[in-house]
Amino acid sequence: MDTQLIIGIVIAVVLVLALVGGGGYALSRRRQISLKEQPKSTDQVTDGSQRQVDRSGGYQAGSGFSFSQGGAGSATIERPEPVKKPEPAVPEPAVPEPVVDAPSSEPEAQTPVAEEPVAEEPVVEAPVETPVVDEPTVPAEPEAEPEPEAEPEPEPEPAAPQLDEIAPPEGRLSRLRGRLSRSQGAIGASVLGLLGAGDLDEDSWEEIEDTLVMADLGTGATTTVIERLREELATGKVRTAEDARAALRSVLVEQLHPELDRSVKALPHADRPAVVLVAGVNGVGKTTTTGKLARVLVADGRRVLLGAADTFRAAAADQLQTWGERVGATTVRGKEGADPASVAFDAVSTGITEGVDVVLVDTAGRLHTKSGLMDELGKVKRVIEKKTEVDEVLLVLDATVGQNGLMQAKVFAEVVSLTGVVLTKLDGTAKGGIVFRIQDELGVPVKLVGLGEGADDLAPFEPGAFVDALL
Ligand SMILES: Nc1nc2c(ncn2[C@@H]2O[C@H](COP(=O)(O)OP(=O)(O)OP(=O)(O)O)[C@@H](O)[C@H]2O)c(=O)[nH]1
Repeated sequence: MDTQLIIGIVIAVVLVLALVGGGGYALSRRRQISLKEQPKSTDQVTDGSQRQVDRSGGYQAGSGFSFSQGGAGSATIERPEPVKKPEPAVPEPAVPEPVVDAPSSEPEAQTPVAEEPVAEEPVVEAPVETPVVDEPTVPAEPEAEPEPEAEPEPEPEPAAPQLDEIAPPEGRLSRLRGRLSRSQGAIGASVLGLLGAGDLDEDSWEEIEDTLVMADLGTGATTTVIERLREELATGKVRTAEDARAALRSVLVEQLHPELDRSVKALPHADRPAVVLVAGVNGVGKTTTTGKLARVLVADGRRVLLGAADTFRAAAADQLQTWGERVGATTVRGKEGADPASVAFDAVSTGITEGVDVVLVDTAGRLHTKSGLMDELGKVKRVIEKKTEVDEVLLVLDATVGQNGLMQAKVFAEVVSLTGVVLTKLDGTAKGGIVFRIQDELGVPVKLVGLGEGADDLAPFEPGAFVDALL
């Protein structure tokens, strides 16, 4: 037993430990991918450089959902002049904050608090644990043949629920058109029936007008649609039912401003992630939408971090975290009752440190009529902006509430400048026409629509496909 033999044993031990460590790392990476394994993963690089991990499962969402970079890098098409908004009602300093330990999600009392976020330890909930690999220690003087390292126990399968393979994002709106059938009855059958009948008398025009108003198009859009239809019919080119359909389609699509930039500003900047803030009143589908969006982004190969800034209800953060675990996104959450602005700040800071591509911040549901809660939302945004720019502020609206959704949108737009609207529950309403009104009255494009509770029931809003579904 000489020195050479001892050195040989030591080298063997070091090699075994290194192999075990490498295997554990590879395993932890694999467990982070909850979507279908792809044949060619871009993280399989040998040069040690950090590259984008492609979790797309073999396809890109690009042609289905449109993502872009916020700020200077975004290619935005000129939007119509937004409705003039009054100055924000809340002055910057001394923003009142609701009592955070209120059990209900609609606390009544508001206590003024300082502007700065409370520095709190964020609770970072990663979807999987990365095994800690200890530095191998070389025994000083091995007495005898060292015991070979025990083979590591095979890792148990991750407990996180596995989702089915994600449905391809391309053409989702067209595939989900059946879900809009209630709206379909409202506009399509009735208006087309009248238009197709040939010469229209004033009663018929009035009936068309009523139908459009009933479908929640709003008076502005309805008047324009009627005027444009009259023009089309006056040309004498509309002779058949098919012509009538084509004319109505083109007028409705025109009213939906297909030129608006509907890309979601979720692509990272050179040195920092994109930040998307999700807001809305209670129960409209904010968390579900955040989860569905994370799913599409992960499928597009993006590293996503979720910020659970709904601290009123622990269940809300749990719900978001579950989405995170399902799609392979880390969740940053605070303690129940923590300052939501602080949690949002921590989430964005963690996202920057970890070099993720996008941070999606889910906020608590708040009634637009509660000024304290609206102030709190303003504070969440301002506090994030101390760290980085907020690229996208998505307002989630429940399409089934019709008119009231518009009221909500106007108040939210005053507090946080909205950049896009997500219209959920379009599968459960005959009022699909609300899309026209929201855009007309807010000047903010509807970017996404929710057409069901399923994980893949989120679709990019496409005016042409939407109108086709209505007719
Ligand atoms: N039918 C239908 N249901 C939806 C849609 N989007 C969300 N939901 C359902 O709406 C309910 C509320 O969704 P959440 O995501 O919890 O709503 P939230 O806005 O986060 O709720 P709070 O945090 O309590 O304010 C859930 O049952 C969802 O499954 C949709 O597009 N269609």
